[in-house]
Amino acid sequence: MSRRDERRKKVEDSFEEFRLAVAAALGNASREHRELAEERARDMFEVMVRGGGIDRALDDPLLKKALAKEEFSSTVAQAMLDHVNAFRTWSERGPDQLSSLVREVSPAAASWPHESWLGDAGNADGSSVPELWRIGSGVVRSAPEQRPFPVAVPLLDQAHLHVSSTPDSRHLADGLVENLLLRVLSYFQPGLVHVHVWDVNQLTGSLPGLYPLTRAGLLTVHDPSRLHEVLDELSDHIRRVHTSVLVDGHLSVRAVSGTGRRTEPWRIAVLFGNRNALKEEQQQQLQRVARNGLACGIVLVIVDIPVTVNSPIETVTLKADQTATCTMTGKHVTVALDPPFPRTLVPRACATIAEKREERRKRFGTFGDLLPEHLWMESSSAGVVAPVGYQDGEPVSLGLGDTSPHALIGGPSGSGKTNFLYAMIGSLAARYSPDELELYVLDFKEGVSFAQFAPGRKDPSWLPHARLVGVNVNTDREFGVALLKFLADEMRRRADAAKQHEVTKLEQLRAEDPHGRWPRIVAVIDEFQYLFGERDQVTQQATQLLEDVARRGRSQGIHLVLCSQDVAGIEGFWGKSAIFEQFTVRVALPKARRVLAEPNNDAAVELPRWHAVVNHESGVRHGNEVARIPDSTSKDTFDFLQRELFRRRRPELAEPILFDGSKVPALHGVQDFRLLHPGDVTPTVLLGQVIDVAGSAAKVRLARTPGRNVAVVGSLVQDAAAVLGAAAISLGRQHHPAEATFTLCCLVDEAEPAAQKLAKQLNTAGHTVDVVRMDGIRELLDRTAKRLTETITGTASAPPQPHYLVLYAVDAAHTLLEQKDPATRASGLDSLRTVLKHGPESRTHVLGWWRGVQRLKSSLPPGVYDDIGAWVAFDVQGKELISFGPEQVMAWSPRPRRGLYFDRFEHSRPQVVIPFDTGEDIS
Ligand SMILES: Nc1ncnc2c1ncn2[C@@H]1O[C@H](COP(=O)(O)OP(=O)(O)OP(=O)(O)O)[C@@H](O)[C@H]1O
Repeated sequence: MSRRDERRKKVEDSFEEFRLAVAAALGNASREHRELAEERARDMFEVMVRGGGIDRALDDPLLKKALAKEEFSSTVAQAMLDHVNAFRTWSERGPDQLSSLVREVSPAAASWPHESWLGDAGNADGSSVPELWRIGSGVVRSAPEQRPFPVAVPLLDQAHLHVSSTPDSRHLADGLVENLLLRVLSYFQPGLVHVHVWDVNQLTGSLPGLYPLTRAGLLTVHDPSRLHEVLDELSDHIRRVHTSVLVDGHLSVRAVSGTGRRTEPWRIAVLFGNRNALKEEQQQQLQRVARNGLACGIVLVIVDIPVTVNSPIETVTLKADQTATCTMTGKHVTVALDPPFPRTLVPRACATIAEKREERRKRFGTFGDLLPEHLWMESSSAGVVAPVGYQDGEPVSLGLGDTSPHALIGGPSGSGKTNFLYAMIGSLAARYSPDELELYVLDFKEGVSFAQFAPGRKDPSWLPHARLVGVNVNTDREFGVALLKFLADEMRRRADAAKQHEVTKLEQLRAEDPHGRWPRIVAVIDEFQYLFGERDQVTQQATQLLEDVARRGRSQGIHLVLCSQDVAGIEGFWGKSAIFEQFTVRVALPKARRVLAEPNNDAAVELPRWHAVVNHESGVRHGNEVARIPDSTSKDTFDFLQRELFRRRRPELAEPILFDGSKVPALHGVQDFRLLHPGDVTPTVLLGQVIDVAGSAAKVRLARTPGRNVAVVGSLVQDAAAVLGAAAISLGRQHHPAEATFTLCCLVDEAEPAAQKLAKQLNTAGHTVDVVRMDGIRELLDRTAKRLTETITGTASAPPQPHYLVLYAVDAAHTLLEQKDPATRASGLDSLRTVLKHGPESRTHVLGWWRGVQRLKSSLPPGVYDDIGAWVAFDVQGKELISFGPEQVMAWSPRPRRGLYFDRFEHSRPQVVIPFDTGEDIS
């Protein structure tokens, strides 16, 4: 081979080598490319399959071919495996768990098949409420195994329901609503659930199976053109619940009822629309009802009305393919709604519910039914509320709190006011312990209406909440003023305490001072028009105090309940709008006038016997609730409860103060008397009982200063003897035997028995008593005057000892005392004046009775009356007393067994006193 050929071959070989190398490289690249493309296709397939879900991919016709390919088989297998694994926990446990959950929270009609309950009326009293209500069954479509589970939605107190459907699935919506309503209606006692239906399209026709409920008032079908009326009614209801049921600070009816019987029925309002939006105004009103309704027991079921509401709401969306989804289970669960309950059974079931409801309605709600299962469990922190009667078998409550502070009750005589008060007081007293609620009750009319609350001879029990019981107050209008004054003082005390804790209301004060005792106070004044009976100072004072307490009592937990046969004529009351505006709670008994907002609200006119209109909206018509009031005054009603409450009271609780205007108070029963004991330097005389809340005595301190004598002025021996007797006996109690001298001067025969009795009583207590009559008076006064003169001139041999001259009818001796001693030219009158003038400094005090003002004046130096520092006047006109007291005495008009009392040293204004019964002895 030539060299040339050799070179050529080399070149060719090299090319061949190169070609082979390129070919190999290209072959490799192409294989890799293919492999990559395949891998990528598998990845994309996997993404597609997993992204949409293997379950869907298997059903997807577009993917059918790809799924069959050999190269994707492992991807499909893996995805299926992963799918099964991902759902393993759910598949194994999910449906069962949900089934048992629904079984647990949705008992009986709330979820069970209709065969077990439809046709029976429920007996649940609302103390516990199913949390969920069954609507159908659901499956998780994407799960490898489609095991159905029950689907249930929250409803009462928890959420509204919004259902939207298509024209093809609307019938399902109707069925859903009907089933749901039947479940709820059949679960509870008939009457606890009321249904309102409004359908934009039809006057009648929606939910026809439920129509038998109408006759029992459980179903109201509203006019299609009057949605606003339905919404108004629901809004009114919300308002009423807020003012009458949620008064004690609870946020919802459910919270008020606690674990007890539901006091307020649920109202389910079903609104059927046509997928068009509501008018703006109605939309807003609906939103308001939705927002505030749940707390007040209102549930909205809104079908095919586009709404947005700012409150819990469940949504069920029905599709044209007859399946549904709901917010409770989310979009991945397909819900198959339960089929409608059998057509024939539904009306029958509703008829049974209606019948039972009628039975309940006619049931006689007794006083016992007003009482809670457990006594004294409620807190009055934000108010008090208690049922007082029944409307259609359901309780009607009365509440007093910050929003409804005071109540005005009216009804003519015999209409049942007293009975109503007993129902109210009993119902309250059973719920709130005496630490939560105190009662002050006052009855102006004659009779024993409130005497039951205080210990009596026949029934020694008393109502532990009662702190003050005033009966037969009658003409002692001052007692009404005293009560109002006490309340005003207590109000200020509470306001001061609140201020110290930097709060303003009782509720806050109780939170800040949890160990303090701050009960709510309810003060009941029956026949309160007596307070305003005359145009005088008492009326003026009563008006002022009432205005003060009415306006400011609410925040300090002080509530007034004023009752009257006829409030219409009480000028002093109605003339002051600031007062009566505060009386937002009105109770009108049959034929009551003016209690409700007339002329538009005449509900009381037609009211049957033993019924009352209870209104928490200042008497305007929409606040009316008509209640039948149970008999609460017969034997074994209130008295029975009181004995039970009495048994439960704390042993140290004091019994209520009883003021009985028809009774003479016993000196020995008065706390002020019991507290007297020997040893006080300045003795105190008790003259009678003043008209105050504490039942205090009228006291005069016999200090050793001028003027410390007591005069009783009046013509009747009985009144005078009672005052002088009480004064002397109370003095006797403050001296050891023989320490003081009592000289009784009986100057008229008619006083003899009283003087004898007093002498005996003082003797029994170990005191020295001299009894002097007309023949000894001159000598007594001369002798006493002489001793006193010696004492003040310093010539007396012994220090002055207490000496009390009790003079009956001093003026009878006037002529005798006027006579002058022929030797000294001094008269007995001079001696009397010396005793009055200088006695007190030397522990000699006169307790004297004069039978008239003029006669008293005659015993004193002309125009100088200072030596009588304290007096009690009986049948004497006020204007006669002006020389002895302040201007206010002018207003005094005498009345039987009542005196006007004034102590120049202690008082700025006179007080009314009731003379004591001094009893037979003082031991
Ligand atoms: N709800 C009731 N059920 C049965 N009896 C009642 C009822 N309410 C009142 N009574 C009876 O009617 C009578 C009069 O009632 P009550 O004393 O309460 O009326 P009142 O309006 O207070 O009358 P007055 O002002 O004359 O005292 C009483 O005998 C009472 O027992």
